[in-house]
Amino acid sequence: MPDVRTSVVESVRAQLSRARASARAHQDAAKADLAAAEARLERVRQAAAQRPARAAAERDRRLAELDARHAATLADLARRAAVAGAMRSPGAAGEAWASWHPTPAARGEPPDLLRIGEIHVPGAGPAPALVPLFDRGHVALVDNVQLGGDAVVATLLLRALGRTAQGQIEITGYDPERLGGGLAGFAPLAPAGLLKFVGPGGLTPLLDGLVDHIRRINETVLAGDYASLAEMALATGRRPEPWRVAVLLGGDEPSRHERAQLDRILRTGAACGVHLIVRGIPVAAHSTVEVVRVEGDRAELSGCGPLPVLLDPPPPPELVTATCRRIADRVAVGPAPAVFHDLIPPEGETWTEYSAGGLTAPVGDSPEGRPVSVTLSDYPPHALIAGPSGTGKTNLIYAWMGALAARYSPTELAFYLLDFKEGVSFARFAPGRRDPSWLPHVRLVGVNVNTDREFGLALLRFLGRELRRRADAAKQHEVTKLSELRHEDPEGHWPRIVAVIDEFQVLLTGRDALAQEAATLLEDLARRGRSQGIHLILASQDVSGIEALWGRPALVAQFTLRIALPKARRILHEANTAAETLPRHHAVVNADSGAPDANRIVRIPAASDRRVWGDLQHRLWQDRPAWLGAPRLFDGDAVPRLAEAPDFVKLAPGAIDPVVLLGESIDVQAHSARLPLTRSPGRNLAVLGTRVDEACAVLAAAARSLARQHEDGTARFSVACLDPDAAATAESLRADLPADTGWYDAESLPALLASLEPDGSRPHYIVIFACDAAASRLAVKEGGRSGHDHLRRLLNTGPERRTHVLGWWRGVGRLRDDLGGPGSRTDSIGAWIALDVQGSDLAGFFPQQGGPAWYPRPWRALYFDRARHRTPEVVIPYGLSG
Ligand SMILES: Nc1ncnc2c1ncn2[C@@H]1O[C@H](COP(=O)(O)OP(=O)(O)OP(=O)(O)O)[C@@H](O)[C@H]1O
Repeated sequence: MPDVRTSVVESVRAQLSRARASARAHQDAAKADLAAAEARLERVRQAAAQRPARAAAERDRRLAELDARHAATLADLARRAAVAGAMRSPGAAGEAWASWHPTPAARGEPPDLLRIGEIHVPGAGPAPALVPLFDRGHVALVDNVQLGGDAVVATLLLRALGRTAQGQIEITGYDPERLGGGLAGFAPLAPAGLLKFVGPGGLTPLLDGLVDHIRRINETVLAGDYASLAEMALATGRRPEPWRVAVLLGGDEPSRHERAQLDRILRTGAACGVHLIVRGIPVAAHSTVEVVRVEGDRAELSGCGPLPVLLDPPPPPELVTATCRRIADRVAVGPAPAVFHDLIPPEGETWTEYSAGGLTAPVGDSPEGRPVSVTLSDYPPHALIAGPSGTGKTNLIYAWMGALAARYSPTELAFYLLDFKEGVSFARFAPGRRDPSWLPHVRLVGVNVNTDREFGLALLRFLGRELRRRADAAKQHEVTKLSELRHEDPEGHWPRIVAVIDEFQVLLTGRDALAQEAATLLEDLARRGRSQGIHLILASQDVSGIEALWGRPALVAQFTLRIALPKARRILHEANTAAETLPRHHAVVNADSGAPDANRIVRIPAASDRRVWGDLQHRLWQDRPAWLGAPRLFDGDAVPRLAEAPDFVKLAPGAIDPVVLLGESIDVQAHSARLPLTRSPGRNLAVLGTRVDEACAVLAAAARSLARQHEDGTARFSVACLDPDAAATAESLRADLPADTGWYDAESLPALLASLEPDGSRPHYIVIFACDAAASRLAVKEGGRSGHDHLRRLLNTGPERRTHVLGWWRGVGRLRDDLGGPGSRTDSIGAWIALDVQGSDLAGFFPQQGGPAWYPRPWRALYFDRARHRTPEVVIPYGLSG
C-alpha cells in the first residue's frame, strides 16, 4: 500500500513539480512579455517625447521657406511695378529733376501718368508713385504741412507741361488766400495765355466756364463720334483741344452751385481734357479722384492703399521758370501747325475719288482740328491765293496738290505748273538728275520763267486749245459740261486740269501785246473753263498782282475761291479783315469771293519738306499708269540740246521741203522753231547780232538739222567761216556734215559765189559765219560784177533753185549794206533771227512800222518768217555742245 501511496505521492509530486515548472515558465514568459511591453512603452514614450520638437522644426522650416518666397515675390512685384511705373511715366513724366527736360508725347500718344514720389514697401525696392491726371481724372490734396502740398502741385504741373506739346495745356489758378500753392514759378506762362489766375469770387465763373467748355467739346468736337478726346487722339492722331487744368487752392466753403459744378467736372471733365487739382476744398469721393494725403515728405495715395509714399523733392525753381519761359516763347511764335500726313488718305484709299463732279481735298485743319476741304468745280471754279512773300503760298500749293494727287489718279486730274518767281519751286515734280521720280499728274512744269513771259502765254494758248477741244467734244455729245461729257463718253480721257500760276501778275503787267493777249486768254479760260473742267489757281505775293486783275472785273469775278495768307491785302471783301489778324501758317479760305460770312480759318501743315513730299511722290510714281510719260520741264535757265529735241529726233531723209530747226520754241510741247526751205523766193535765213556763241549755235543747229534730212550726196553743203571766233564751231559743224562739204574763207568766198549757177538739181546750203567780215573782198569787182552782186543774185534767185543762204551778219546795218544800202529791197531775206539787236533796227525787215517789240536778253532770239508769222516768236538757241 505504501507503495501505492508512495507512488501516488510521487506521482503527485511529479505532477506538482511539472506544474510548478510550467507555472514558472509561464511566469518567465509573462515577465519577458512585460519587459518587452515596458520597453516598447518606453520607446513610444521616448518617440512621443521627441515628436513636438520635430514638428516645430518642420514648421519653422516651412515658415522660413514661405518668408523667403514671399520676400522674393514682393521684390519681384516691386521690381515689375518699378519697370511698369517707369514705362507709364516716360520722359518728363517720371525723370529725376537733375536730368529732367520736356519730352512731349508724340501725336496721338497719351501723356499717361505723372510721378510724384516713390512707394516704399518694406523689404523690397522702391516703385514710382504715379498719379493719373491726363484724360483720367483729378487730384485732391489733403495736407497739413504746407510744404509737402506745394511740392506735389509744382511736381504735377511741371511734369504735365513737360509731357505736352507747346501750348497744349492751359492752367488756371484759383488762390483766394494767396497760398501760392506751388504756382509761383509758373508765372512766365501767363503772357502766353497758358496760365491765368482768378481772384477771390472767381470760383463760380471758373467752374461755369469749365462746364461750358466740357459741353462745347462734347457737342462740337467729339460730336458723338468719339467718347473722349483721348479716344479721338488715338483714332485720328490729332488732339484738337488743349488740356485745361484748374488748380483750386482753398477758399471759403463752396456754395451749392459751386459744389454741383465741381461734381460735374469731376464726373465728366476727364473725357474732355478738363482736370482739377484741388487742395483745401473737400471733394466727394469719386472713382476719378486720386486722393493724396500729405504729411511732410510722406504721403498716402488712395490708388496705392496704405503703402507709404516718399514724395519727390519739389522741382528746382530755376528749372520751373526756365521751362515755362521756353514754352511761352515757343507759343508766342504760333501754335503747332497741322501735319501734311493728315491730308493724305490711307494707302488703301489712294486714287479712289472721281473728278467728274469736281475736285475736293483738305488743305489743312480748323482751329478745332477738323480737316478743312476745298473744292474746285463748276462753283467755285478758280482760286486766287495771296499773301506777302514768305507767308506760305508755295507751301499751301504743295499741301493742296499733295492732298489732290493722293485722292485722284492721273486719269482724273492733270496739273500744269508755272512759277514766275526766281527759283525752281515746282521742279521737284519733274524728273531730275538726283531723283528720277515725278508726280504722275503733272504734265508741265515751268520754272525760272520770270523773264520768259512768252512761256506763260504759251501755256494759256495751250489751255485755250484744250478748252476748245473739250467744248467741241461736248457739243458732239450734245452736252455742255465736263461731268455730262464724262457720262456720255466714259472711255474718253477727260481729267480735270488744274493750272497753277505762281506770281501770275508778271504775265499781266506791262502794256504790251503779250499782256493784252494773256489777259484775254485768261478771261476766256476763267469764264468757260469752269464747265470744261479747267481750273486756274493764281497766286501772287504783292498787291500789284491782285491789282493787275482788279482792272478786269469780269476776270476777277470768276475767281470765287479766295485764299488769303496772313496780311494778304485786297483779296477778300473790303470789309473782311480776317487776314490781318491771322497767325503764321494759317489761311482764310473763302469760297464766296471773300464775303466775311464765308471765312474759314485753316491751319496749313508744313508741306515744303522734300522728304515729306518725296515719300508721297515716290509712292504715286511707282503706281503710275504705264501709258504715262514724264512731264515736260521748261527751265528758263537751262539751255536745250538739239540732239534731245523731239522735232530733231523725228527728222529723217526724204523730205520734199527740208526744214531748218533754229532753236526751241517757248511753248508747252518743246517744239523747235522751224523754217521750211521751200522753192520760193526769200527762203534764206539771216542771223543778226554780235553775240558769237548764240549766232554760232543757231547756224550750227540749222545746218545739222538740214544734214539729217539728206542721205549722203543728195545735198551739197558749203561752209564759210570769216570770223576767227566762230572757227571752232564752224569746224566742228563741218566735221558733222557730209564729207564733200566745201570749206571757204574770206579769200575763197567771192569765188564760190561767183561760180554758183544753181540748176535746182539738188539742194545746196551755203552756211556763212560772219558774212559781213568779207565785205571788202565782196566789194571787189571782177569782170564787171562784185562779190556783193553775186551774193544778191544768189539770195534773190537761189531759193527757187534749191540753193539757200544761211548767213550770220554781225549787225542789221551790215546786212543792209550787203543787200545794197539803206534803200535796197530786203525781201530776199525771208526769215531772220535777231539776237542783241533792238526791235527798231529791224524795221526794214518787218512789215509793221517801227519794227517788232524786242528787248534783247541773253540766250534768247527773236525769229520772224515773213511767209508764216504774223508776229515774231521768241526762240531759245540750242546749246553749242549739241
Ligand atoms: N504751314 C507751314 N508750316 C510750316 N512752315 C511753313 C508753312 N508755310 C510755309 N512754311 C515755311 O515758310 C517758308 C516760306 O514759305 P513759302 O515759300 O511757301 O512762302 P511764299 O509765300 O511762297 O513765299 P514767296 O512768295 O517769297 O516764295 C518756307 O521755308 C516754308 O517751309
